[in-house]
Amino acid sequence: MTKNTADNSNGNPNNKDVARPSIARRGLLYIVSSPSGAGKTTLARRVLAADDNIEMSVSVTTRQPRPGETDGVDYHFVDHATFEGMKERGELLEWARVFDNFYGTPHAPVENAIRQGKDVLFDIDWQGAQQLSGKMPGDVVRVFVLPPSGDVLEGRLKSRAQDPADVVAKRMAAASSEISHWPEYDYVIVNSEIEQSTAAALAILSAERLKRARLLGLSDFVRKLQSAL
Ligand SMILES: Nc1ncnc2c1ncn2[C@@H]1O[C@H](COP(=O)(O)OP(=O)(O)OP(=O)(O)O)[C@@H](O)[C@H]1O
Ligand SMILES: Nc1nc2c(ncn2[C@@H]2O[C@H](COP(=O)(O)O)[C@@H](O)[C@H]2O)c(=O)[nH]1
Repeated sequence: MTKNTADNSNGNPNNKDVARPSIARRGLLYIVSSPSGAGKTTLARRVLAADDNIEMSVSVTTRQPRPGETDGVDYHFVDHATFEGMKERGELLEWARVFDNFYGTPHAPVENAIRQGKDVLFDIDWQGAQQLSGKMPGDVVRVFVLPPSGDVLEGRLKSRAQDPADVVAKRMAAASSEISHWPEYDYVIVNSEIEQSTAAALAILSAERLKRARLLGLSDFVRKLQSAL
């Protein structure tokens, strides 16, 4: 996986950025999952708005667009035959059937983003998280979002007012089974106040970017540092 590089010092020892040299690092795959309605899309949007070095993976789906959803922005809305074709040609990094529809992550945009040194944010379910974890175990950061209570979850699904009652009922019925996957994640955020949840999601991102294993340029940096001592 490619790396992020930026020399903050401009070779000038008086530049205060010298105190925080940028070290080449591996891009990361930031996965957010939750039972439907817990708030992961809301959270993902806020992370994207707050941080320029992470971009969204736009999934393909056979689901019908909701009011206000835009093709190519929220999802690539495709028919079943198109989805099957993408699967067969190996164009999907992962895919799953969720609530009677198919969803998948196009491979190419993820590769392009990573090549440009960007991190990638995924709003995908536990099946997708398992597949990405199997393929790129060192690169994934997995966050599971929980609602503060079942009543709040139902209230959020209803107040979103974008799904018919039978769809809301189906999603509520699946919530417990989806929540059972929480131990497969690195972090859990209980999404009560969105401001606090956003701060937690951004803190996780900052800390994960600093992980020693992701800092490809660290050995070189330390060698140079030592030789200058
Ligand atoms: N912390 C919060 N407090 C109050 N309302 C919230 C909070 N987080 C999200 N919501 C609201 O709850 C509803 C569901 O949120 P969202 O669509 O982000 O859920 P989701 O987990 O992405 O659901 P899905 O899996 O179905 O796409 C939205 O109307 C959103 O504005
Ligand atoms: N495994 C994948 N799951 C995905 C993908 N894109 C979305 N999802 C998950 O589907 C459900 C339902 O989403 P909705 O937009 O219809 O409410 C939700 O849990 C998403 O996280 C994907 O590419 N792969």
